Amino acid sequence: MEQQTQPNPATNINPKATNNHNQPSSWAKKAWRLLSDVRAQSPLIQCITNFVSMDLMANTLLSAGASPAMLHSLEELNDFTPCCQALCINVGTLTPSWLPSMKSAAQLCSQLDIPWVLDPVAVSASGFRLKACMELVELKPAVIRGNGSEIIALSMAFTQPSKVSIVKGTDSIHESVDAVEAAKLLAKSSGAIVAVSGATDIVTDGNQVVGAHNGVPLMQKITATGCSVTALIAAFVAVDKIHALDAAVSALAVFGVTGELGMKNAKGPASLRMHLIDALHGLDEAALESHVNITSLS
Ligand SMILES: Nc1ncnc2c1ncn2[C@@H]1O[C@H](COP(=O)(O)OP(=O)(O)O)[C@@H](O)[C@H]1O
Ligand SMILES: Cc1ncsc1CCOP(=O)(O)O
Ligand SMILES: [Mg+2]
Repeated sequence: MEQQTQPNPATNINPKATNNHNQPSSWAKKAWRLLSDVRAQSPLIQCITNFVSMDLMANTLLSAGASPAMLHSLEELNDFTPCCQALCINVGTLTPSWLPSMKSAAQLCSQLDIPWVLDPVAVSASGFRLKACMELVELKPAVIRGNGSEIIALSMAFTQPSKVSIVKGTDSIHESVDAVEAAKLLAKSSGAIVAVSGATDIVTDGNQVVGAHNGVPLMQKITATGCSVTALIAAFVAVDKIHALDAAVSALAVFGVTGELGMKNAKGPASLRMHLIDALHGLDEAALESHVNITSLS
């Protein structure tokens, strides 16, 4: 891929519009405004996602106030995709028969200026998956969200392809903070906002780096929490596509806060899954404001 690409209109950040967000209270207000906009507008989010995540992802979107639709048939895209406010593509259970749908939907969105978000699950598990993700990145996602290992591998695939290490599985073997430089490189080369989830969620446009420090470690023990927060990012970008970095940071912080609130009533991963959804549904401004922990890392 070329190293210098045209700016992606969905991620063209106006620094003046984001500088004041270095104030923690300002970030909390931004996150609350975006969540309120999702609740008010109920954006239609098309999800072409893996079988494991479909349930939790749809319930996450619903409890945030968005409207999920798990449609992936190639035959339906021309009719359906243009009606969506955002698209989420997740390669978790990728097969050759699904890839044309993913590419066509991404292409449609890019042509119609509908923001779309990529989750490169287990990107380096196979050559097929890595090539597919690289081709999807060329179709201009507004945001790419992965765990540390996924972002390091995908970034490396464009910069030092011979050094892409194979990580077998969907869980990260890296800390998110170890992926900051890889995320910046990927953001610069792709034009996308890049988000790395983990103990600290990191979001960058290639220059500015923001950290969201919410969440609880037990969220890693619920399958598809990563997939679901990527879909939540899509919902937040749907209501503010001009500020995709702010939308991604806010969605990650909101999801992390719901993990913290849910943990108060949880006995383990299964009950956390339930309480997290309840907390997202019931989240109010005061709880969000008192829990949000976002800092500038640049
Ligand atoms: N150690 C941790 N502490 C707090 N939150 C975490 C931690 N690890 C992951 N999370 C949260 O769990 C969610 C899923 O992230 P992650 O497990 O990195 O994704 P994936 O499932 O794609 O590997 C994110 O919201 C992230 O912030
Ligand atoms: C276990 C599994 N296998 C293929 S996709 C998938 C779900 C991965 O979800 P997440 O990346 O959110 O943990
Ligand atoms: Mg994942």
